[in-house]
Amino acid sequence: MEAWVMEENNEDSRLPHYGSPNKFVSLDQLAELGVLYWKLNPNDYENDEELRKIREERGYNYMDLLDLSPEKVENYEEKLKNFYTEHIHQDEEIRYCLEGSGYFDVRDKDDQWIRIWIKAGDLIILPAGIYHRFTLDTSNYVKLMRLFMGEPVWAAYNRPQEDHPVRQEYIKSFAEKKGMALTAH
Ligand SMILES: CSCCC(=O)C(=O)O
Ligand SMILES: [Fe+2]
Repeated sequence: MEAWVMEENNEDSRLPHYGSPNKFVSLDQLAELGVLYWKLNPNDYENDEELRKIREERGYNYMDLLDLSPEKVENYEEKLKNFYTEHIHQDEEIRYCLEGSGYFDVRDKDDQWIRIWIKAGDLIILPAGIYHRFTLDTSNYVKLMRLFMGEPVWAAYNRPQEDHPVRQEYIKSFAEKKGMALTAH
């Protein structure tokens, strides 16, 4: 996994959009946005003890696999277009890359896009209420595991969603963190 501040220009979304100089983003910086990350072994995911523990601790009883290729997905182009439309969800978005690669873009506190490049073995959790989107990279293929707590809800709410309670909760979580940092000093 690698993450950086995305350079916004008119180039193909499947290109990396590195800055010049490129500004990499650390796991700590991602954690400040509520984005969590694990590196796992994707080869034997059905028997992976580490994955089992994460699922158990976080209550992810639902699981399915999404093979993003034109042959395996109905309305492939339309789905990709929707994935790349900036949106939020009322729940966390949990994705585990088993094969291939792709870019999750998330908005940081200054509303800049942070591009997160996930490859086989990368599991990421985007918090409820974070603006995000997804695109394939130039390899044009990804196989993802989707996890969820309870019955899955995939509904996406496209930006703007400033009045959505989940968005407001997410924004509030920063204010709280900041307050904690201030009292710690
Ligand atoms: C291809 S999974 C990532 C796309 C997304 O943001 C979503 O499914 O809501
Ligand atoms: Fe999403």
